[in-house]
Amino acid sequence: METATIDLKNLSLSYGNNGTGHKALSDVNLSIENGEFISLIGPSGCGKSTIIDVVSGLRPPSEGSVLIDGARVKGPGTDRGTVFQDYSLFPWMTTFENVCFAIEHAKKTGERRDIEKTAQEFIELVGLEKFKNAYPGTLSGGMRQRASIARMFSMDPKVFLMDEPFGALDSLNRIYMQDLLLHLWSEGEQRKTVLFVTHDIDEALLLSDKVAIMTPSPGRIKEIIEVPFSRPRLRKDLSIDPNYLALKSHLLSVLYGEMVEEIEKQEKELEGFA
Ligand SMILES: Nc1ncnc2c1ncn2[C@@H]1O[C@H](COP(=O)(O)OP(=O)(O)OP(=O)(O)O)[C@@H](O)[C@H]1O
Repeated sequence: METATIDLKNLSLSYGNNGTGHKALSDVNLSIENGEFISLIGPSGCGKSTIIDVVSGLRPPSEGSVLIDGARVKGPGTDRGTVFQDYSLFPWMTTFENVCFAIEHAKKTGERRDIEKTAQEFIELVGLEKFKNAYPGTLSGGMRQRASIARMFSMDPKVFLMDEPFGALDSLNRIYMQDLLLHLWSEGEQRKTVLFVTHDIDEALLLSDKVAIMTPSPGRIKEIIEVPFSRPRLRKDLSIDPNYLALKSHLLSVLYGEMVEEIEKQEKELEGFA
């Protein structure tokens, strides 16, 4: 069970031809300690998914760098496990095959018997044993995300990168998945470092050690908030804790302020066209 630090250093990224197009990120700096759970929250289009793409090595930054345990990210690697909102599994493989493939790919060596045993264990842990031979297309959204989570944990990467993994789920499934993630994450002797993107303030406060709030596009880190509640956290306790309500209200006002600024900016741009 290894874990690692994540450092985003002066990260900027522009889309388009040779980075001359839309500036999505501007000088993003963020340090995540070993075993720390940080949520990224911010208005739509502020660059949260772009950050996940850069940290996972799928997209190079225009400037700056990402360091995992001090080593510069140059492309995708098995030290980072990812769960996206809806495309983490291979549709042509069953749940079992998806998890086995991920373990095989991550470990490079290992007896087939051990790989299958680990896959079986994690599939059982997320409660999908009855759907082990089902293809992703035949699973519900919640089941697919359970399979994606089994896949990520079974690979045993150093860090977890999660881009709105529960964004498409109904509220009951979302609660179930949050609890499952927290349970699996807290269980091991060494917690993994997590960078988690969400739109949901309650989700960020329930799961995270810190919440990083981003500015509207081009995204920067505007503020980092420590979440002071001890673990394990229970929803029912949090929802009546005055500190929780104060923190939630602070986050809402920062995000609402961002939204108003963004709308005013867009209105001014539209006036320019009139
Ligand atoms: N492939 C692309 N080419 C050009 N522009 C892009 C591309 N992907 C994203 N963008 C733009 O970059 C900005 C940041 O996008 P990104 O998806 O990272 O934001 P986000 O904060 O994750 O948004 P949301 O919360 O809506 O998912 C947006 O303005 C988006 O339109």
